[in-house]
Order: sequence, then structure tokens, then C-alpha cells
Amino acid sequence: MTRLSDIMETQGKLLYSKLFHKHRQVEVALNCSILSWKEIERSRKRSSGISNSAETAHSHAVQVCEIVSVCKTDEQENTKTRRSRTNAEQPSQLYPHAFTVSCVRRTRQHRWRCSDVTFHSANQGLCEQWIQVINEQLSLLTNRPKSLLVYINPFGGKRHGKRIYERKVAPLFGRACISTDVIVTERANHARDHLKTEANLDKYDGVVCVGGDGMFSEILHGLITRTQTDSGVDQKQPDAELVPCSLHIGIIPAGSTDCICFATVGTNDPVTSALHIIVGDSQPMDVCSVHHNDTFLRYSVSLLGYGFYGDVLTNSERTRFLGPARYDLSGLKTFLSHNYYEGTVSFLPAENNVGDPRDKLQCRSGCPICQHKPSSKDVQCEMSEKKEKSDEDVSGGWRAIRGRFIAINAASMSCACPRSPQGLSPSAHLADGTTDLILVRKCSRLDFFRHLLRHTNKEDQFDHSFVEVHRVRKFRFQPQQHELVSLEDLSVSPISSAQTTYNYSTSHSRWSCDGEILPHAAIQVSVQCQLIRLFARGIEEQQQCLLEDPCTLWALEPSTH
Ligand SMILES: CCCCCCCCCCCCC/C=C/[C@@H](O)[C@H](COP(=O)(O)O)NC(=O)CCCCC
Ligand SMILES: Nc1ncnc2c1ncn2[C@@H]1O[C@H](COP(=O)(O)OP(=O)(O)O)[C@@H](O)[C@H]1O
Ligand SMILES: [Ca+2]
Repeated sequence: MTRLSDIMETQGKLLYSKLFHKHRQVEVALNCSILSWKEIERSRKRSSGISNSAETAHSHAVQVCEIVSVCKTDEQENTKTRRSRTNAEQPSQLYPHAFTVSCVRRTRQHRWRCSDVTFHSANQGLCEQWIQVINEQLSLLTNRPKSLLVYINPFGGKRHGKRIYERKVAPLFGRACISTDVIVTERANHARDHLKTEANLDKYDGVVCVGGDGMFSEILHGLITRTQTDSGVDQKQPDAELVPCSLHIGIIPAGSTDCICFATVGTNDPVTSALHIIVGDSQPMDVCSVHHNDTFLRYSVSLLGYGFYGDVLTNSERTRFLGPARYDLSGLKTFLSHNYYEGTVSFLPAENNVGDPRDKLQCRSGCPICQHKPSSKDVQCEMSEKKEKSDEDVSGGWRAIRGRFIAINAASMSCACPRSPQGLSPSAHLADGTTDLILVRKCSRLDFFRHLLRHTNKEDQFDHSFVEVHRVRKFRFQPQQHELVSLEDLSVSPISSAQTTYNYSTSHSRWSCDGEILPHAAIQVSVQCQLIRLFARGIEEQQQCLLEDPCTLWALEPSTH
């Protein structure tokens, strides 16, 4: 790791000045990637034998790519600061000019805040020069969005979407000089339809969705469909080679679960998400395409759940007025019903080099597994090698499992969320071109409860005899076709552990696809590697956050946003 003292001595400084910060004289240096400052008096002491820790405690650095903005300090703000000081601190009055750098500050649990650092000087021209040079460096960061199209679902989650955007996000976008067109949706699928056909996407660097996973799904569908239409690709064909979307998607969490935001950022916090958008982070993401008998149904990026999660979602729709609490009520009801469903799951296992759902290698920022994007050719080569090695394999590498399942879940990402901080598949990857297929077979209520409970702690939820998990590139599900049953049987409930008769209409569950219900139980799913990109960077390792961000620990003034 680069030491702060090294940074200060780096050759090729763009600008170097002695300025005042918090009424102390500091040496401030800017090179093309780092803005750093250290107290002059303390650094002299250091050179006469004071330890390294003192040096670290009074030296500070910010990466240029994490600077939100720089501007002339508000005159009133400057005067206020000077008045609040005693006579002993008069020097600042001699330095009436100032500029403020707003930058990312990491706080606990992956949250980011925007903090201000103000530097004072007697020389107005010098302050202007600093503002100009920092702005020039910021303008070289070409990944930053300048223009965004924002869709707000006013009815998502606790119905706070509009307020969250106006109070917490818009001021930050304004500060970062990002222009926005904002559309508050008036009906379900408004955003999807607008993106599909009407929006002039050439104007924008990204699309921002304010809402939950359902709202994200609208943006996803609008953008993928538009990209395929513009490129002349027929997305309805199961084997279509889809074209990746060029616009990034930002998510401001304002829904009920917000799993896609949580699993890509590490927290559901609107300010953190806004800052990831501002700095132009980029996280590629896999997308599953779901078909029924070669008819396109939907795309999915997080959870495709049949059985338990499908039932939770179906039941929860009737109590949508309860907001996020509807899932707790419906979860309890579904758990007590203890239904299971028969069918056959067939899947194409992923190659060995993408790891295993139980390997405990979690997908984190800069994940080495996701860095390598295999071409469809690579995947096919590897598959045919695998097939040659396996003597019994006569089905092109496909495997089939028939059984009675309480839940069939395909997690294309961890699906971490506040209810389950590690997620349904803690080691699933965001952008490896695979999904983790979790099969929970019929078991006792108590065993299923134990399995569910493990989603809320760090115990291994796959370590049960009735659970198996496979990392796959494609899968199919065919529900059991039951013989027509008598009218008498139709009046009884679905298959439950207490009953042996079938209700024909309810012996099938329904698939929840990122929180939307699919109209068919029989589906074919194929993972499209890195089809979209989010304004995110994956979850940062906690330690990595602190080491990379020394300035945040000691240096910043209390004005945070
Ligand atoms: C004994 C305690 C058991 C607790 C088990 C908790 C397990 C939770 C796993 C949640 C996985 C969530 C996967 C994401 C699903 C969302 O796409 C979907 C729609 O979200 P939104 O549009 O924001 O409303 N949410 C759900 O399906 C809710 C699942 C809740 C399950 C209790
Ligand atoms: N203006 C609107 N009126 C009604 N429904 C809407 C509107 N805008 C979006 N929706 C739909 O609301 C559903 C839930 O939205 P979402 O933002 O995911 O909230 P939640 O997380 O609470 O489910 C989505 O399916 C979306 O299509
Ligand atoms: Ca994946």
C-alpha cells in the first residue's frame, strides 16, 4: 500500500501550496490521482524523530476519483467559521479566501457520505487556481455520468421514493453538476414502456431507478428490449445472442426488499447509492432470460423462486397496502402451509473454474472470478471437454433431478438483503455467467425452519441432507403433470405434509422472478453473462475501505450530507 509520506513526496505534483485548514497551516499537494495534505508543524516534528503513527494521524489523502466537487467556499460559511474562533486563532482572518472540496467518506456498514474539506488562503488567485486544476482533473474522469434519466416509483416500499429523491439525492446530483430528467411514474410499467420506445437515450449516460426490485425490473426490461430492438436482435429467440446495454443503471433504494441494491453495494442507503452513481462506478451483472416453450417470459437478475418464495410473493400481493411488512405476514403464512411441489429440474452445470456455491469465496469488489468474462465459445469448448471426460454422460452435460420440493431457487447473485445479510446463496457471483440452483426437498417443518433460520445468520444453509446446490449456466423446470382429479379432490388444499390428495389447480406453485409472478410453471432459463452494468462496484471488503480511505478517519469537517 502507498504510504501517505510517499504520496506527499510523489514526483509530478500538479499543484502544491501552503494553505490553512481548520486554522492550521497545511501543505496541500495534488497529483493526477490523489489530493493530500499534512500539517506543517507536525511534519517538522516528525523529521526530528516523532513516530510514524503521528505522521499518519495528521496526514490526509483523498483519491481524485472520489471527489464529488470543488467550489469557492460560500462567503457566509467562511465568515461564520472565522467568527466562531477566539482571538488566539486570528490567523484565519488573514486568509479570507477559501475553497471547499466535497468528497466521499466511508462510514460503517458500507455506507458512504459526502464530506467537505475547506482550505483557506490569503490569495484569491491561488484558491481559484486550485478550483480550476481540481476541476480539470475531474473532467478527465470520463466514466462519470453528466446526464441521467430518473424514474421514481412514488408507491414503492413505504411510499417515500419521491421525498428520498428530492431531499437526499437531487442535491448531490446538483452539486456534482449532473443534469437530470425526472419522471414520476403514473402506473405500473410506465418506466418500462417509456424506455422501450419513447425515451431519447442518446441524451443520457445512465438511467436511475428510485424504487424496489420490481421497479428495477421495469428499467431492466425497458433497457434490454430497447437495446435489442436498436441492434436488430430478436430477444424472443431462446438462443439469441443478446447485445449488452450501453447505459448504466443506478438504483436508489426505495422499495420493500431492495435486494439488488443491497447485494451490489452492501447497504440500502440512498446517499451511498447516489455517490456511487456520481463517481461513475461500474459493476457488470448477469441476467437470466426466462422462456416457456420457446416463448420469452422475462429477465431476472436476482431470485427466481418456485415453491416457498413464489408462494410468499403470490400471497403478499393481496396485502400490498401493508408495505414491506406484507412479506413478514405472507412469509409466516406460507411457512405454516408447508407446501411442497413435484417436478423435474434439469440443469447444465457450470465449468469448474467458476468455483462452487459452497466454496465460501464471496463476490466482492474487483472479484477475480467475475473479471474473467468467458466468451460463449470458451464455455462451449469447456463443456464439450467435460462431456468427453464423463463416460456416462449422454445428454450434452445436462443432469436431471426429479423430486418433491419445498423450494427451488435460482440465485444469480447472493440475494443478500436486510432480512438475510448473507443472502440465499452467499457465494454466488454478480457477473460470472452462472446462477446457483438451490433445491430444498420435502422435509419436516422443523427442518425447513432450521434451514430458513440459517439465512439470517452465518451458518451454512446448504448443510442439510434435504438441500442441494449446483452452480449452473442453464436450467429447466417441468412441474409434475397430475392426472385429472375428481371434483371432490378439487375442493381440498395443495399438497401439504398433512395431506395426500391433490388440488389440480394448486399442485403447482408459481415462479417469483425478481419479485414479479410468472404466468407459467414450466420454464427454461439461460444466464446471459454481464448483459448490463450498474453504477456500483460490488461490496467492498471492510478492511479495504478503511485502508483506502485514510482521510475519512480523522480529517473532515463536520458538515456531512
Ligand atoms: C425464521 C426467519 C426466516 C427468515 C428468512 C429470510 C430469508 C430472506 C431471503 C430473501 C431473499 C430475497 C430475494 C429478493 C426478492 C425480491 O426481488 C422480492 C421483491 O422485492 P421488492 O420489489 O423490493 O419488494 N422480494 C421478495 O420476494 C420478498 C421475500 C421475503 C421472504 C420472507
Ligand atoms: N406509479 C405506479 N403506480 C402503481 N404501480 C407502479 C407505479 N410505478 C411502478 N409501479 C409498480 O410497482 C411495483 C412495485 O414497485 P417497487 O418499486 O419494486 O416497490 P416494492 O419494493 O414495494 O414492491 C412494480 O411492479 C412496478 O412495476
Ligand atoms: Ca451470477
